Amino acid sequence: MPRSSHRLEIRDAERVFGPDAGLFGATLTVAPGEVHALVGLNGSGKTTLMRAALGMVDLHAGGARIDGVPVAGLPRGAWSRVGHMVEHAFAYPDLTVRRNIRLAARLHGLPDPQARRAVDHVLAALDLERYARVRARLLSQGNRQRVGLAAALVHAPRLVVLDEPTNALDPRGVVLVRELLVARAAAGAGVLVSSHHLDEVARVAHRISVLNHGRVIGTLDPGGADLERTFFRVVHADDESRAPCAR
Ligand SMILES: Nc1ncnc2c1ncn2[C@@H]1O[C@H](COP(=O)(O)OP(=O)(O)OP(=O)(O)O)[C@@H](O)[C@H]1O
Repeated sequence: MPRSSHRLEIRDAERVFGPDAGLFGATLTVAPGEVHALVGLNGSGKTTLMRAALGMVDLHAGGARIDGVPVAGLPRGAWSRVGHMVEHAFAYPDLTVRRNIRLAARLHGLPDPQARRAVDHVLAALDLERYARVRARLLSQGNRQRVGLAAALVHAPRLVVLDEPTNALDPRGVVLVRELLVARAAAGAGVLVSSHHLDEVARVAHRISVLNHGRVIGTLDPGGADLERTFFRVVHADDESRAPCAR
């Protein structure tokens, strides 16, 4: 199987849901080996941008490409090297945790012996072993999220897209996810991850982009001091620049 880099490029993505809702020319790239975090206020367009990256939104203009290929025309083999969890954690409620993750591995093209090993590995990495035989519908919200993450990561994808992957997790889960994302990037994968927790993304991200009103308006330095203050300054400056008459 050829090893592609799975570089993600989203250019001038536009999807208008309402006067101030949607994407209004968002541009972003995720390079191989990079953890790129996306931060922004509620409704700023993070989920929509991630859905656009995965070809799950019909854009009115602009587009997403993986290794230069528009996502709408990306061949199945290339999709099998993408892992994502956007909005909903993948899990069939009546299947056990192990069967759910194994199914995800098979759907991503892993042959059976390799899939078994990969499932064992990701169950351990997300501290899910004790739930392996439990049906997904009986899990707590945080453990369901872990299953969704396991399904997104089991096949060691070259491109990872995760929308708020830690919002339901306990502190131990947050650390485990951080370790997994750092390891994926160290193995050469590109990682796009959204979060509302600036301190948390600063620990893993090589780049942090700020989305506001459907546009990427700037970046934050992950090593910078007082990220929260800088975030609000960048957002406020953008808000001010769009409403000069309102002042
Ligand atoms: N299918 C849709 N139809 C109509 N409006 C939509 C649709 N999807 C998203 N929107 C609107 O687009 C805007 C951006 O939504 P999106 O979910 O991308 O934001 P977000 O940054 O992920 O928010 P949050 O931090 O709250 O998860 C919101 O105003 C939302 O209501």
